[in-house]
Amino acid sequence: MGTYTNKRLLVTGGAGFIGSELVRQLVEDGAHVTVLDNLTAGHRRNLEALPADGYRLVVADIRDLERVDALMPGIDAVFHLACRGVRHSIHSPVENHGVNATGTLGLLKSARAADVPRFVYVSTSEVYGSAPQVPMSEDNLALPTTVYGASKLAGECYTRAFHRTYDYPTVVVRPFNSYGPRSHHEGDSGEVIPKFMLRSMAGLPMVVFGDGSQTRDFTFVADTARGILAAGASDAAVGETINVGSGKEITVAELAATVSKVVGGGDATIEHVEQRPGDVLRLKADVSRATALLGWAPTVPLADGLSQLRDWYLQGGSSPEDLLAEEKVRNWELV
Ligand SMILES: Cc1cn([C@H]2C[C@H](O)[C@@H](COP(=O)(O)OP(=O)(O)O[C@H]3O[C@H](CO)[C@@H](O)[C@H](O)[C@H]3O)O2)c(=O)[nH]c1=O
Repeated sequence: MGTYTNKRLLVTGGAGFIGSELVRQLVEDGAHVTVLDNLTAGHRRNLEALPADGYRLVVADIRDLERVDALMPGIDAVFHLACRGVRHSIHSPVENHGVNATGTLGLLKSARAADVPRFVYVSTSEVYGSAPQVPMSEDNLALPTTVYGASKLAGECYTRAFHRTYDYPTVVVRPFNSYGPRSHHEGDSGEVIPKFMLRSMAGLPMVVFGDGSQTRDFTFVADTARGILAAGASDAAVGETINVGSGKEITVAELAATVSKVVGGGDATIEHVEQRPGDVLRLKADVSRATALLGWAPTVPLADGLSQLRDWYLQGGSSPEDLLAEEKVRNWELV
């Protein structure tokens, strides 16, 4: 018996990149999963390999509270991952807030009304803004520089307020940049690794925004999902805010060199374009709280995770050129 065997879970954004890995691990554990996803950033294909009796996909928006209310009765925990990302926030800030902040508030209200015994809000390291000092602990000030980071922080605040105000058992998890199979190279989720890898596999230069000195803490998606699930299962996590990251930082320029090596392309070829507006300059997680409270630690080193992603692309049947054409990776207007 696993932690989630026979449990009934609601996963919003479960057809997305991190969400589908979470659903995969839950189904493997023998859980019954309802995925709520409007397929804006998620894809049906992310769930297709799973046994059909392990999950059901409800295609609806988290802001549709009638649909949401109907899904809550009998649920043991909500994992809330549905959101719109950085790029969306740049051109549609009000809608970004509507989904990420107001959407979260509606879910909290609905879950509490149905007495769902646990609510896990999957936030983001973007809420910190750029780190004045690293590693970044959960006690660092959250001063987002992106509209996305601001709307996700608002969602966090509602989640913590539900715990304080109503004694409702919530937990906030802050994943750092995740990568791995099923990551999207176009859309809302973290894109630099898929884009670097696909372009490098296609023999095209990798496009670096700014001078490439900005850093990120890249975490393999299976590690991220394990951390989120551990937070949902731990009583010690209730009311807490918990980082999930690798605890290591790498510059975007170094990442380009590493990807090139993994792909077998020798020295990285790089093209520079302008820095993205509001871009976070530095991220590196302090994960000691996750280790202390959840017994969680990252297990997959970057080079291994990148190799797994490369193999996933190679086994996918499409050539990198097809993927590039299909998803218009060459289109850089909308960063
Ligand atoms: C796509 C792309 C990005 N970059 C740069 C921009 C950033 O400085 C850095 C990482 O960019 P992204 O991969 O888009 O990820 P980032 O902005 O950190 O945000 C991601 O990571 C966050 C977690 O910290 C998630 O919450 C967001 O949903 C996700 O989009 O790489 C490049 O230099 N070249 C590129 O082609």
